[in-house]
Amino acid sequence: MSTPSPTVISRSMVEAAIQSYQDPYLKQNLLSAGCVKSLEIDGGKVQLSVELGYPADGLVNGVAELLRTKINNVEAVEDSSVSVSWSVASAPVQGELEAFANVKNIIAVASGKGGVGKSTTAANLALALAAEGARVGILDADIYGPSVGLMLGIADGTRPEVKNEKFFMPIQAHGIEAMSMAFLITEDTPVVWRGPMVSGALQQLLTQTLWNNLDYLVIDMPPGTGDIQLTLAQKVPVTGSVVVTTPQDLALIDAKKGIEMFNKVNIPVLGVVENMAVHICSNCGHSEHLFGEGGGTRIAEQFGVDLLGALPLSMMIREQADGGAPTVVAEPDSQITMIYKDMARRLAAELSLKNSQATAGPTISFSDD
Ligand SMILES: Nc1ncnc2c1ncn2[C@@H]1O[C@H](COP(=O)(O)OP(=O)(O)OP(=O)(O)O)[C@@H](O)[C@H]1O
Repeated sequence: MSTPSPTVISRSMVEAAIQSYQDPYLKQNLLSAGCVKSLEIDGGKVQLSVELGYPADGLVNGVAELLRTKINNVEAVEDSSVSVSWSVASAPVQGELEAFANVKNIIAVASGKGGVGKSTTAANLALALAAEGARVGILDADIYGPSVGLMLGIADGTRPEVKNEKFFMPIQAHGIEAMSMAFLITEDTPVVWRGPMVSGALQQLLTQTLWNNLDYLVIDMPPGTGDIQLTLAQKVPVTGSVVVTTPQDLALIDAKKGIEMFNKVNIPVLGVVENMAVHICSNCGHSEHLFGEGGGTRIAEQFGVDLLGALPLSMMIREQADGGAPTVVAEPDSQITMIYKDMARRLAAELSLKNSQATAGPTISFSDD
């Protein structure tokens, strides 16, 4: 009677198990996305180390558990250990511009027209990135209606500390760093902004702020797609942009102009956010598409960009943002916070793919015994 030969773990079966998990944000498996740092097989044991390119504090444990279960189901595997971490790299910037040393990625949040909820979205996205563990700053470039200070609960009249008579220290709020022209202007010294002054002043504000090694700096752009926005888009080393729109026809036409503007200056549009997409009645829970349905999806399809997400028209979003603690910090476990976090991971994952396309993939160390 012959004894059965000892079963050995097949590497390709382990790889197939890893590949059977599609990362929802990278939209591919972790091997093809270059996220597998090492895969070691030792007797009946498998050790896998994964590094995601986007902040994912809220995900890593779940992903590790899922991969472990998949690997443990492979024939001959007795045990496995899986570690999942994340780190943010710098994505390339447009044209000849040089990236900042102390900011890895600059994300411009823009809208074709005013009042669509651009600042609310920018603030919540910045806080959502921070909630996933990233180091985040926000620059209020909305010179005509600066609202970031108010939305982050920064008291009126707060002034940034000046260092070495040259640099501003950003103001800390809800765990992120903030800077706004509104922190420098007093009611006694109003400024009449003309185009060239605005972009000059904003660039100065951007470069003279001592940002503390940020993974992401979110810029709340002035609304519209005029000269100011174009100059900013040309002169600031932006790694990606987000266009906020409401489903109204007019806002959508303007959003298209926003996408075209970024295309013109070679700034990748990471996606479109559809704000105030649906109204949910606070009495009966009935949902109504007040401004029409699916506009964000159509525009995203037409321009080949992602729809990052759709936010409802919600009293909670308005009251919390206008009250100084946006929903992501005021109601961290709410459905709406989940939408913002999902959008934040989507855009960060998109940026990480741009980064990995620009550089050689990470080295994967494979050892069999
Ligand atoms: N999804 C939403 N539901 C309800 N209210 C919202 C929503 N998004 C934004 N708002 C509210 O709409 C108003 C305008 O929002 P916000 O200031 O973010 O717009 P904006 O596009 O940045 O405007 P602008 O740049 O023209 O000043 C604010 O009072 C804000 O709280």
